[in-house]
Amino acid sequence: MVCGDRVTVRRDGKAGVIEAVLPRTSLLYRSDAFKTKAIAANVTQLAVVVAARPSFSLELVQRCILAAEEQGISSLLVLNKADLPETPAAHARLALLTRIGYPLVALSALADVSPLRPALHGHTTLLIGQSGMGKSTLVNTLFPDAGMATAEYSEALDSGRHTTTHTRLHRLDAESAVIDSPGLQEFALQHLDAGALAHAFVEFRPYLGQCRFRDCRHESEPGCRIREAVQAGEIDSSRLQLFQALRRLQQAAAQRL
Ligand SMILES: Nc1nc2c(ncn2[C@@H]2O[C@H](COP(=O)(O)OP(=O)(O)OP(=O)(O)O)[C@@H](O)[C@H]2O)c(=O)[nH]1
Ligand SMILES: [Zn+2]
Repeated sequence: MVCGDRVTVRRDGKAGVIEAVLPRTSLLYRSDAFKTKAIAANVTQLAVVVAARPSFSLELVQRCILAAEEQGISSLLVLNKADLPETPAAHARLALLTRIGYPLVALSALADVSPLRPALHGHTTLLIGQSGMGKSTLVNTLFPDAGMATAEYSEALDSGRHTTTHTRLHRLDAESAVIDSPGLQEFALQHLDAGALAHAFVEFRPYLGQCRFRDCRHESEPGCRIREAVQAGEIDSSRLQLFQALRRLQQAAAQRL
């Protein structure tokens, strides 16, 4: 059983006994070098929290989104700390993803989280983000009764301290919930095979299956539609580079097994 699971419960005196876990509409995984772990079930939307300070990894953001895509889960970018003067630069870095169509909500969790509320409605949203992005602050403002600790991050080290240790579901209203998961520094995608990985790059989808070779790796094969799309400016070259890097990591992991 993981956070977000729906269960049937039988009353047993004052206690409740879980009788069954209902079928899941989605199950999000993340891997590290050693194992693959389920994070949350029945998530319908991923919200990746980033901020201009401390700096965030654009690759990590993309890895989270790719894992969500593989489960058919849509993603949303939350650019927190919009009050910081470096915010426009962070916004510009995220253009790689907003151009593809991922929506972005900019806000300041310290000041006002209302810009995010419409995007949360009707969804079970998994909040994910690197340490220090202000995820706990955001959750505290959304759910003032949850009583969570917010850490002061170390600006000198440009890194955050972990304050969230458990994955937890907060109910917003009858149709909406937010799942808060621990800050992450690593998000491997070893559990995706090459086909699933290519499909997780949403802008690749119109071209998949159109390369000259069925088993095209989109590297240097002639007649590669993905590379043609990069040359035509339809796919960003850094996205193809990320695909290739992740595919090599997959192969290396498969060889270790
Ligand atoms: N300027 C500014 N600072 C913010 C904002 N939101 C959060 N912070 C600060 O960012 C720091 C990190 O916030 P947290 O909420 O602890 O960050 P977190 O992402 O939950 O980090 P972990 O708990 O380590 O995963 C704190 O010093 C917050 O006060 C914001 O909107 N603007
Ligand atoms: Zn190809």
